[in-house]
Amino acid sequence: MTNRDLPPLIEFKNISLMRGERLCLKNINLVINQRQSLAILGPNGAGKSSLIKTITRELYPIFDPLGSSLRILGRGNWDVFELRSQLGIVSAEVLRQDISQTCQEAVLSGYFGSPYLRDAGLISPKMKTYAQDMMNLLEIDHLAERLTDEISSGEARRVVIARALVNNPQSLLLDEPTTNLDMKSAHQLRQLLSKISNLGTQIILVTHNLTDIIPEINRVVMLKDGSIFRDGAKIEIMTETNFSELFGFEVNLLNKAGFYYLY
Ligand SMILES: Nc1ncnc2c1ncn2[C@@H]1O[C@H](COP(=O)(O)OP(=O)(O)OP(=O)(O)O)[C@@H](O)[C@H]1O
Repeated sequence: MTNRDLPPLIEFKNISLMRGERLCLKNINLVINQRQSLAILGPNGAGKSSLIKTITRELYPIFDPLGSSLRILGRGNWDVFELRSQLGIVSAEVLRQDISQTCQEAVLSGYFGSPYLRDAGLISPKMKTYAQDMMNLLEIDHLAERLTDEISSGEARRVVIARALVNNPQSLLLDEPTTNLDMKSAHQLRQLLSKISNLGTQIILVTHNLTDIIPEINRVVMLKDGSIFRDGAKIEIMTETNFSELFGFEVNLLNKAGFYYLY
């Protein structure tokens, strides 16, 4: 089956969203095909979190009398739990610090989409082995028995990714994955994302940091003031002119070894 035969992973048609008195998303039209990794890039306040929360059904778009729709894998209706097993959501918020649990328990809780492992008896040996495999993949197997509030931010980010991967989702939606990480941890995390992408998981990266855009991502969508400002092939979209306009000041762009940097 080719990509063209598959329904898009995500399809926004004329989607607008209000938060309080503010129009945060304005008439968004966006198609994200299955298997196509992409980055959604925008400055603070551009609407990135609002877009993610609309996909995950935490926020609902406004009714548009001219017709609007939000489809995921061709369907308009999704149970949140079912949706999360297709689309692994990775955000720093997922790992709650008010719950005392080991890293392994946190990863296993991903099977149930719950903040902690309520009943370890529901974990079969097969589920446990797969979770261990995901911890190996993320290079956090040595942290299995450590408490999640006793690990670094970089390690916590990897726990959240392993937790999302236990459901074998076809796509990972990552919200600002390197925020608060130092240069080395951010670099290691990007290498792991490349590895996951090369193993066949679609990466949807939402960020203000263009350095997070791993070489495996070839499409970039720029979001500005709640609207899509640019959408296309990375090589065409990642230009000094576009970034200067997106961020509102003159920037210089450097492309080195497949990564981009602003200065
Ligand atoms: N709960 C809220 N109520 C009202 N307005 C909100 C709310 N949350 C965000 N906004 C506004 O919605 C707009 C988009 O915010 P959003 O958080 O989606 O942007 P963002 O691109 O994720 O920003 P950041 O990178 O700073 O997280 C902003 O103008 C913001 O002030």
